[in-house]
Amino acid sequence: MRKIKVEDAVGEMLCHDMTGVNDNGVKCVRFKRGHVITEADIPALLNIGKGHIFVWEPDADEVHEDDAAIALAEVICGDNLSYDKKPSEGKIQINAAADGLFTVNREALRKINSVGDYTVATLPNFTRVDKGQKLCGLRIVPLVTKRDNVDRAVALARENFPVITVLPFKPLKCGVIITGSEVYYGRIQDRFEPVMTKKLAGYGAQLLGFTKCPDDLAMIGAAIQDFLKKGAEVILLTGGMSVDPDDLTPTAIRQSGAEIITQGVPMQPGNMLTMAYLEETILIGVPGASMNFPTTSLEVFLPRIFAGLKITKEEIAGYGEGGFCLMCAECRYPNCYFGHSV
Ligand SMILES: Nc1nc2c(c(=O)[nH]1)N[C@H]1C(S)=C(S)[C@@H](COP(=O)(O)OP(=O)(O)OC[C@H]3O[C@@H](n4cnc5c(N)ncnc54)[C@H](O)[C@@H]3O)O[C@H]1N2
Ligand code: MOO
Repeated sequence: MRKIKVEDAVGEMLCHDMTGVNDNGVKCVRFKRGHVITEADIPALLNIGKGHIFVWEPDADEVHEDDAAIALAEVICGDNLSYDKKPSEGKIQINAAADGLFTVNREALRKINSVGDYTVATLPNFTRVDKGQKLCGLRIVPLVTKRDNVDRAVALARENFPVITVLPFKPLKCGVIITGSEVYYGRIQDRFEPVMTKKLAGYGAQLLGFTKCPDDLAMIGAAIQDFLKKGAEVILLTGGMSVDPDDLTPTAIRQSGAEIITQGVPMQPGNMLTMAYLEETILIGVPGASMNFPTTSLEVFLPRIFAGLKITKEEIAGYGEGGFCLMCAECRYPNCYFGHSV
């Protein structure tokens, strides 16, 4: 690239977008790549602080920022992602093409961001996203980068394909067991059924039904078996998650023969969340807080479960950092730190 004074640049073609601030004080592209500079542009360029422009002189060893960004975007994306193939100000923005769970291979992302010149910024791994939502901004810092950087970044993305993706939610078959003698015998009105109906509808779950049980191990166990026979892929159990003698739900889950992944998580609200696998079916002890709060530990794990991913024992301890919800007056989850540390 050759640097020339703007006064000498009439007739030359801009080789990158030029950023300025418009009359409303908003940052924007003032001159697009490919624009041929005219006499009238000179004051405008000087007004945005540009005394010189670069003129593109191809070099076999160098790649323009736009071409370098496109080369990586083409290999970094898995399913259900979209992006405009024309970068703006050297940046490509990658969006969700479907509702689902955003995943990013953190190790691969770290390696790509260590190559040099490449910067790839994404949402946290395992964020629940909506179709059309912004997920990732990919940009080269200088106007040109070395071909070797492009080759290394592209090779890393290929080796770790897909570095980013959106996994759509599966319409899993769900059974809900509502425990508690006070609800079963009608002493109080059940509040969990409407709450769980709404929470599960957001994933397109196929609801097999709700079964109410008193605080009775045999009845809770039979309800679990009944949902298993009906082909449940997810069984959620509410109530009885705590420490009182009548709180039997974790015991019922254990007695079903399921392998306990965790009984309790280092997160608030939702400390009492219990998760266990009986072959491919996940049994979930729903934390009491789920009845009253829009976001608890349950909302952190449900998107992964409906995206078809398995929860592991080993990862649970890592949720402590960022596991303390601030309970904002207006919940912004998942656009906050809660549940994003792993
Ligand atoms: N000493 C301790 N106390 C508590 C702990 C603890 O670790 N040590 N954990 C707290 C946390 S966290 C939770 S969550 C709750 C445990 O809740 P449970 O799941 O055991 O809830 P229950 O005892 O069954 O019920 C609590 C409360 O909610 C009412 N309830 C339950 N189900 C329904 C329903 N379907 N509809 C309407 N209302 C319902 C129930 O009647 C109770 O009033 O424990 C903390 N304490
Ligand atoms: O497990 Mo509890 O309230 O933190 O739901």
